[in-house]
Amino acid sequence: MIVKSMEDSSSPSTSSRSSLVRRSAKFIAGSSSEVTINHSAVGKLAHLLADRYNKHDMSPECWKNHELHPKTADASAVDWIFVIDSVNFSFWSEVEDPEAPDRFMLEYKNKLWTGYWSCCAAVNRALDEGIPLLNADYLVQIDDEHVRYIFRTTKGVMPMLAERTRNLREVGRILKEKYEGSFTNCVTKSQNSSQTLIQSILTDFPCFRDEGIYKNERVAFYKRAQILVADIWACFEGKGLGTFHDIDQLTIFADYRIPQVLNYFGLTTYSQDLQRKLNENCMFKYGSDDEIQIRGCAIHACELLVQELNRLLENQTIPSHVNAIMLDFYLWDYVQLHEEDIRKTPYHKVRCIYY
Ligand SMILES: Nc1nc2c(c(CN[C@H]3C=C[C@H](O)[C@@H]3O)cn2[C@@H]2O[C@H](COP(=O)(O)O)[C@@H](O)[C@H]2O)c(=O)[nH]1
Repeated sequence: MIVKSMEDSSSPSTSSRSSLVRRSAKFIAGSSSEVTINHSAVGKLAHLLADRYNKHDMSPECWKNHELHPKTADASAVDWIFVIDSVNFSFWSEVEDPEAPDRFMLEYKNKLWTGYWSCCAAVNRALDEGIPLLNADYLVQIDDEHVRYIFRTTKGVMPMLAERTRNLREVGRILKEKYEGSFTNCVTKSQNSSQTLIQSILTDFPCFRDEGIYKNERVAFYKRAQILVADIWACFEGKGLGTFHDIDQLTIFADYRIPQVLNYFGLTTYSQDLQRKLNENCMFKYGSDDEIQIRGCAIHACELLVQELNRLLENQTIPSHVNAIMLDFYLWDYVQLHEEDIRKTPYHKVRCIYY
């Protein structure tokens, strides 16, 4: 099978990884049979978001404000973000009910955390206990027993622990081999280009290569590679190690929450067949047509949303501008803040190491 590449044949040297994601999403949305993007809903949500933006509800500062995220923007924060985003995937439970026995949770600093936040809590708890989880010499020899202990829960079990061990060992080995033990060296090598950094991540760290084949074309999503760069940018508030002159090239991060919230707001409609699978809590296969269409259409719908939102903001008395990261963080946080409401909208469940 000859797989044509989505590479920008006109100028391969400038075709950035995020533009490959953008082209993939446009291609998928243009030929999607199971997912429809509702353009009128895009306009409606853009107006709502413009209002939220003007009320300062959509700023990258939200990243640092969360109690579990690093407060000091330094090399250790970069290493923290890199470790988190190496295992930042698949936190969902088969049964959605938070009271269900297997909805894993862990207690940290007198609060119960689940999902992504439980991952952050576990890493912070390990560091509090003196486990050198940010040190490549420790990561390269980490084993399943260490990981079971580090990610131990108060209730239920965090899924895919063996895969998290494998990722941590892999990144530890590569940090030692290529970056003198710290991801900060990879960041400084990128010379303030988000696209150069994403390229280095994809070249050197195989566990970040989130790609697939759709209708005989190679498509890319790069969710964890892009969110890694976005988290560094947000943590440093676009300064110092977080300075990226091309940060606006990033797309949103195609996880399982963004498609859910877009469907909740009516930006996407699913075919009867796909909706049935979602309602029946079916498991989806990473790289299947259904899954690629859900992720690709979510990215493309958000591209349209960012464009429409910026059209509104740029025509205001005091013109303004947002990027895909700010939209993504807002939508993802919206899910967390309105969980009761959004839970009625099912999300696609995939077990994979990419999101
Ligand atoms: N697209 C997108 N996906 C994100 C995040 C985050 C972390 N967000 C914090 C950082 C900055 C923001 O302001 C947020 O405070 C985690 N995830 C993904 O979600 C899934 C976990 O979901 P649940 O099971 O509900 O915890 C899993 O795939 C994880 O990789 C994000 O921001 N965007």
